[in-house]
Amino acid sequence: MTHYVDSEVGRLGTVLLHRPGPELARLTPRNNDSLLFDAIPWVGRAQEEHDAFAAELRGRGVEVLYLATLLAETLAVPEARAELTEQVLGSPRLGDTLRRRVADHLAYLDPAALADVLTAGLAHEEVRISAERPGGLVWTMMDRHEFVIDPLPNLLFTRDSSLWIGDRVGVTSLAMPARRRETTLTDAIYRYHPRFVGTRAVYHPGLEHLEGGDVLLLAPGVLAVGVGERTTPAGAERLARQVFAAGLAHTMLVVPIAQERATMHLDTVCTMVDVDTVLMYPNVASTLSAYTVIAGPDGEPRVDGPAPFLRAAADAMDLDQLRVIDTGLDPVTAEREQWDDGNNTLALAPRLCVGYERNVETNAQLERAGIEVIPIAGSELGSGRGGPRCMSCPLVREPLRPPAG
Ligand SMILES: NC(=[NH2+])NCCC[C@H](N)C(=O)O
Repeated sequence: MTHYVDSEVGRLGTVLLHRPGPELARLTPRNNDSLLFDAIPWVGRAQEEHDAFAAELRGRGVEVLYLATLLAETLAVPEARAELTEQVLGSPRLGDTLRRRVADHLAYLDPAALADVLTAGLAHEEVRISAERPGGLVWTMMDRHEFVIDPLPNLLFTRDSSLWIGDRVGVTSLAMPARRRETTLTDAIYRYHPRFVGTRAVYHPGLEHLEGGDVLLLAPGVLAVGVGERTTPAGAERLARQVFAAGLAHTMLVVPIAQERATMHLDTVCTMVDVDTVLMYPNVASTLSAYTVIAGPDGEPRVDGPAPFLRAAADAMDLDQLRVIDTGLDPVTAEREQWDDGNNTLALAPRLCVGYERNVETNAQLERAGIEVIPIAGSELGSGRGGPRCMSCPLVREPLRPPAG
């Protein structure tokens, strides 16, 4: 099985999604902020919206992989099961008595049920405690709303916890505490699932912070990496070293973005819809800048700039000019539609993308520019602040440049 991605727009062959499940039902008005959701989604409707998204992809010949299925299959491998179980049991919050109770609880679960607990977490009242099997001090003193194992509602945004560059997978290093455990799951899937035997890695979670939503494959050999609330300058530098050493890229544009929720990743303000065309939030299009990083002769990354992003990108991509489509027409519409992930399109092929239907102006702008938009509903999915690009991790795209060898 060859997984290979060298652009944002080559015809999409295989994608990793996560159908939202019981982990969304853990969200309450008390915990939604720390779990990075802006509202409490209606779980059943979110699932319907997600199923419709997956159906649009399948209808266009895309192979859809589900994270929960891959995880359950991975957990059938004894080493993977042991590793993932030890990871949650290793939490210093548990203490020895509660750790034993949780270990017993997990030991009886079949792979699918264990996958559920690893994604949806374990609530205080779900641990079997009795006179013969006491919870000990930690369980007794715990607030009943606390989780023994935290849920992972942001698993839905598969874009962030892993990414593919060429034939290599990068398991990222997530910045927010609410998301860190996600990469223990993606890491185990790529290391133990039979489908990924022999896959080489280009990044791992022990490295500096880097999230997939910040990484754009502008063209074969050219990456753009947003640095802001999530990815750090050190994360961008590390990725540059890794991709240069592996021969996966020759140029990386490092793009500072505002450190705020509305622009938590580069893909919230800019996505690609054609080989030479980006969809961009007009309120930043003219101000975005970039440092150009290339591999120096000694292997040390060499830094140039900053220069205007659009200029630097066109130069790196060997284009006269990068074509820009604005999201929204007036600044208020643009701001509303940016917030609702209007910029966050997923390209299925050059000039064909998926976008949330609610971003009426943005989608009309795209259509006027000759880009076909497949509209999907996202009223519930969007409450986690992520659109079609955030909710997808491409594993196979038709190469814009055929793989060497
Ligand atoms: N690639 C993206 N823009 N992902 C959006 C992630 C949203 C998620 N609630 C978070 O805050 O992390």
